[in-house]
Amino acid sequence: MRRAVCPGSFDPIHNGHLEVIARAAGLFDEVIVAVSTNYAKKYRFGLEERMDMARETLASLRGIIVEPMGEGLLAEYCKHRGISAIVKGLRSSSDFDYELPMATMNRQLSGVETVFLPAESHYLHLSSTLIKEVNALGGDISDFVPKSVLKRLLAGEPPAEQ
Ligand SMILES: O=C(O)c1ccc2[nH]nc(Br)c2c1
Repeated sequence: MRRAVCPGSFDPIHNGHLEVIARAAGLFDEVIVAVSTNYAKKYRFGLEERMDMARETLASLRGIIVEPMGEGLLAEYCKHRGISAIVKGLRSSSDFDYELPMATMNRQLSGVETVFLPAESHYLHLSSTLIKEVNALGGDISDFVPKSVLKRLLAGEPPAEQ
């Protein structure tokens, strides 16, 4: 059984994430979408809601598990969950520059490999942060998130408590 992890805060999950996760699901028997929480960060959506959005939008794919990653090291999480590969989307060379040292560290810490997937060309500009900013200023983000995520963003709930 080849198990991979797609880690992220997914605050919220968007079409760029979904495209990378779908491709990872085609490469591995099981893909864990590990939703992270950093208690020093403020999130638009709480952990449960971020996991709900991931489950809803990935429901049509086989072999996907959505779960919390917790606060520890990703390398430790991978060891504990029997994960052999971390899958990351890359949007730019700066993504690569940021991810490369962590990929090397994770391999040295626990032997887990990192697989980089170039993001789909029409999603190279997407980030959860930019989507939230555009939405907050009244911009149309319907091309960048699934309908269920759009509904939650438009509902305008207050920022999640930590
Ligand atoms: O939404 C983000 O913050 C984010 C970060 C890093 C990313 N790599 N590939 C993709 Br798609 C992607 C999205």
